[in-house]
Amino acid sequence: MLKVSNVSKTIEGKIVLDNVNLTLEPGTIAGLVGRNGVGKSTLLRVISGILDPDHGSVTYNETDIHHNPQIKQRMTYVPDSTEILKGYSVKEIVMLYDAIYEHFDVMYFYSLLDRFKLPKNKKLRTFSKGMKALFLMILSFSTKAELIILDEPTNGLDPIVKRNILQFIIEEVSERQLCVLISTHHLEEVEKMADVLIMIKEGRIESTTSIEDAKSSFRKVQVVYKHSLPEKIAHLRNVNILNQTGRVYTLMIKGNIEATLDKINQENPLFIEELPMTLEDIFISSLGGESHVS
Ligand SMILES: Nc1ncnc2c1ncn2[C@@H]1O[C@H](COP(=O)(O)OP(=O)(O)OP(=O)(O)O)[C@@H](O)[C@H]1O
Repeated sequence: MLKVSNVSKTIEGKIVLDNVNLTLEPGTIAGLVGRNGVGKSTLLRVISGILDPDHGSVTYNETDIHHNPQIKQRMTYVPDSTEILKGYSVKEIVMLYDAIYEHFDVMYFYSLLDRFKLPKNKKLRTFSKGMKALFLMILSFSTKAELIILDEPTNGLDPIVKRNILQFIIEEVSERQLCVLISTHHLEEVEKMADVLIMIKEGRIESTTSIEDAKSSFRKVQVVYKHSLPEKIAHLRNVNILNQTGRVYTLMIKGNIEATLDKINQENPLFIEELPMTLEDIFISSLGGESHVS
């Protein structure tokens, strides 16, 4: 189990992580989402031991990863860039990983290269962006680590490569009790594959919930009143306006759903309809800032 306890980190005078707490069980795929610059990559770097926290701790199976580097054998971090490896050939990178990771499975690695039709004798700089992303994924899962940390693994990839990567991650997790933490801006991917949604806002964890719970704690409705949205509704703290076109309002209700629907109905709407909801709606409603009216 991964446990992040009270982690804070200040970089160049800016508080980037502010008392972050997080627990992830084995067999879980967790999606870490948040707006640009809120600290996702920094959190992943702290969890993977690249950065030390100023306060707090990160433990894996109750071993502090910053004070026991040996535990890093059981975890692997895939950054959002392959810059550092681009001068090396596939063979050199495999030798490096094999030397670092006790359980690195060379046979498995080459079988995956075959499966995904990646070349075995080239330098990484000759790979396309999609090939590099797949390569890194294969490399990290071949370490046989139990905790896999992926920073934006599908950024800029075409839909087929993306699907291959996601399918591969799901397969690996279903075969072993892995714990996968993925930072991404692709909410539809989180919706498809993750069990847990972690929302981060300005260096703080806004919420950690199962995808199901996240969805059941919100309701999206479209509503039309004779005039504008009644003040009584607009002022409700658990109601966000996702969109407004003329007198048609799309509202997100967070918590206290039935009682809030009653209040909306008591104001005699001309029309009210529940709409299907995506994680993107939850993201905008929870992390979108002060005004959500487009
Ligand atoms: N090495 C660094 N030097 C200076 N500032 C940094 C450094 N690393 C991160 N920061 C700052 O910390 C904040 C969080 O950055 P981080 O990369 O963790 O955000 P992020 O949520 O991953 O963003 P994005 O979604 O855009 O990738 C930003 O304001 C960033 O400028």
